[in-house]
Amino acid sequence: MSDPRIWDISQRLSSNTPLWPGEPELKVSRHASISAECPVNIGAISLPLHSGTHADAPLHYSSDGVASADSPLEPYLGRCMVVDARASGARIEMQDCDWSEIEGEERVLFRTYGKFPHDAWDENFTAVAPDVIARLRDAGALLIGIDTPSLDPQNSKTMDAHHEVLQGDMRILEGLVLDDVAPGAYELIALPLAIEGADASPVRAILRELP
Ligand SMILES: Nc1ccccc1C(=O)C[C@H](N)C(=O)O
Ligand SMILES: [Zn+2]
Ligand SMILES: [Zn+2]
Repeated sequence: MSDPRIWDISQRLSSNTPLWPGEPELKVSRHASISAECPVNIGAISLPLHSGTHADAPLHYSSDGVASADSPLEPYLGRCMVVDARASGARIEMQDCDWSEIEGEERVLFRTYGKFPHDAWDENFTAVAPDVIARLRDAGALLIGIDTPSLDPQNSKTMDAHHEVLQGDMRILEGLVLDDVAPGAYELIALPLAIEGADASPVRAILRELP
């Protein structure tokens, strides 16, 4: 029997990765290089915690929330439903969703891009209406994921969608790359790093074919 197929749904991280406006630079550097005196190459990274494909920790939108290192991992691992939301406008609204498909799913990933913008920041990315989050939460969702940089619009001061997530103690993945993924059910694996005090963490997110 062949191994189940996997899809890498993560952005690549480099100095070219588009970042939220005002965030500090993402740098990958070489600290030491192989030479007569040094037997190895050693690198270092400096990156905003919301770079690329990442998991928000509750600490991001609540001062009482847990940091990445202290979050349970169950939400980030298990069956998920990938949804085609490319027809949505500025926000994914209640009527954009096929509720028979997603209600009761523990993890829901929304695709909004036809082609993910790897080369430029998109300030008009699609957000998610708070009542959509609330309905998924009330039906038992553990995690909401999206291929845009945030569940709330870039100019939001109130972070309403994030606060609906907080009310259900759900978790969030942002910046997913779903270009090559057909809608349907998969296994999600996207674990945040155990960074103490961190309000988010980059993840290597993958989907795996269900048995
Ligand atoms: N830098 C900001 C400034 C103001 C409001 C939001 C942000 C965010 O970074 C949002 C974030 N990336 C998110 O997890 O939705
Ligand atoms: Zn974020
Ligand atoms: Zn967020």
